[in-house]
Amino acid sequence: MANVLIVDDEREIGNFLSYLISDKGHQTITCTSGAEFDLRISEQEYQLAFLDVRLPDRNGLEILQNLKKLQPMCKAIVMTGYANVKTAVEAIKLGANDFIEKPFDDIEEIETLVDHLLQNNPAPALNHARELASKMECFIGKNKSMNQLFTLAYKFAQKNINVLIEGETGTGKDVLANFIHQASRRAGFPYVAVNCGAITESLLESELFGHAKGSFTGAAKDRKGYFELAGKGTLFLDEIGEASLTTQIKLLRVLETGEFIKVGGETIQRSQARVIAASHVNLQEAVANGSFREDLLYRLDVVKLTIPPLRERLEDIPSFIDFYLNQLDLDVTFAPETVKCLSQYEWPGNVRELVNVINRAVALAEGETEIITPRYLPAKFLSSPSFPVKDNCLPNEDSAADFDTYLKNWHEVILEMWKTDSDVQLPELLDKIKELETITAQAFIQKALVKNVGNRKEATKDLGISMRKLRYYLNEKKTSRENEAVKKN
Ligand SMILES: Nc1ncnc2c1ncn2[C@@H]1O[C@H](COP(=O)(O)OP(=O)(O)OP(=O)(O)O)[C@@H](O)[C@H]1O
Repeated sequence: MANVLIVDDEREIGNFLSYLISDKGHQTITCTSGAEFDLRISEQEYQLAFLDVRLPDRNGLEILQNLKKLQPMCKAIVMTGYANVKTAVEAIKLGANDFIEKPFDDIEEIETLVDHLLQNNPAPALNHARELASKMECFIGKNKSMNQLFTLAYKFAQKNINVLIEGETGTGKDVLANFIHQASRRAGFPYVAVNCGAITESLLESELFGHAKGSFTGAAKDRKGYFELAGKGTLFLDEIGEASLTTQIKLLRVLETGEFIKVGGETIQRSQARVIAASHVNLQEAVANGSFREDLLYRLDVVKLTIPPLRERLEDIPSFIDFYLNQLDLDVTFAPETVKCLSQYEWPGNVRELVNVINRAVALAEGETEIITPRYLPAKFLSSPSFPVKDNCLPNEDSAADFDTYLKNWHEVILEMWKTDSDVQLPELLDKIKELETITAQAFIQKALVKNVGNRKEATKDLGISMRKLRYYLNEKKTSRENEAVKKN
């Protein structure tokens, strides 16, 4: 049996939820104001709280923050009205597990939500989002912000509202827009994506709304625009900030009235498409500098989803690599050192850049090795502070686990070669042995450096090697002649 707190100034809502939840065998306490919440929260521990976002004496988000401070383990569901759906985004960011809209139209949904949360499961929306994402080959990962983002995206997908996606270039705005489309009731209709920045200003209008025959030189026949092609589906307007002010006025009209006219046309057409817009520039700032219409932003930004840059979710890089290699269906592994290098980079080009680096490494290693070491990465990684190991970048406790995984993978690859009935290329095998030598040496050097707090001289003494050899293994020697000299040393 759980203790459930219900905070809502509408008594009927409190009574209804109380009835629904008591029926499941839980104990409920209802209160109708912020002051009453203060009293009740100090009386006992709660496992779940329903919070209205609008109370006469206090903002529900303030209550949520207080709840999370006083009883961090307590799950929270916020209740919003259609008009304040934006607050739901805020609430999730502040730690609410989910939100439900009033008036309640799906009681079963509330019951499932309560059961899930009280069993300490993630909100069902996240589970559903994960299922859909895996079908679509879309990666969510473990990062908390990404999980919240996809939970929200999944929930808002079901509603008929416009969504604005912000995020740096290559963060996956198109991927997210497509996910929202697939999660919506419009999934059976077209998903049309248009990059407003890639089309010249004069063409954009006719691309969006279509044109009538003879409306301009070259318009030999009537042509449908993207709004018409999207039909009852989704129109994704990428880089909306690039649309000219004239096009913005026309977009505003469609969003306000659902109506548009083809370039050079006479009849008014109706759009039934849902619009998802995206921008890599901050549109609020664009409004401030006069390049974007405030009224259009207001229409688009019913719900804003911001995708965090990849540098803020580096912990997901190892699983993204696995996810992506799995998609490519190739029998290659990224060595732990390589994954480490990739996990310590800033990624200005975000996921797109990561995908390019993986593709490049896989292409370069093809026919040479199945274990991709850092030497298959672009030069910028080799000179990054993470590789080779520098005194100021001492290995962390993951190193032992990384080395362990590498050894296991290596062992598996060699055994595979041994067991196969087909011919094995000895040079390839010897290359793998050389690679093992280097990586093992690096691992022991790293360990010695940790022990000696980065003092290389002491590390070489412990390992019984010369400084030149240490630098050789850390790839700090540049010419092959120097390398040869070190090998002999
Ligand atoms: N969540 C994800 N799952 C799988 N692949 C992803 C994900 N996010 C991004 N990618 C990959 O990264 C690349 C860039 O994604 P996308 O085109 O959606 O980014 P974008 O933010 O729309 O970029 P731009 O700002 O340049 O339009 C694509 O190859 C895409 O497949």
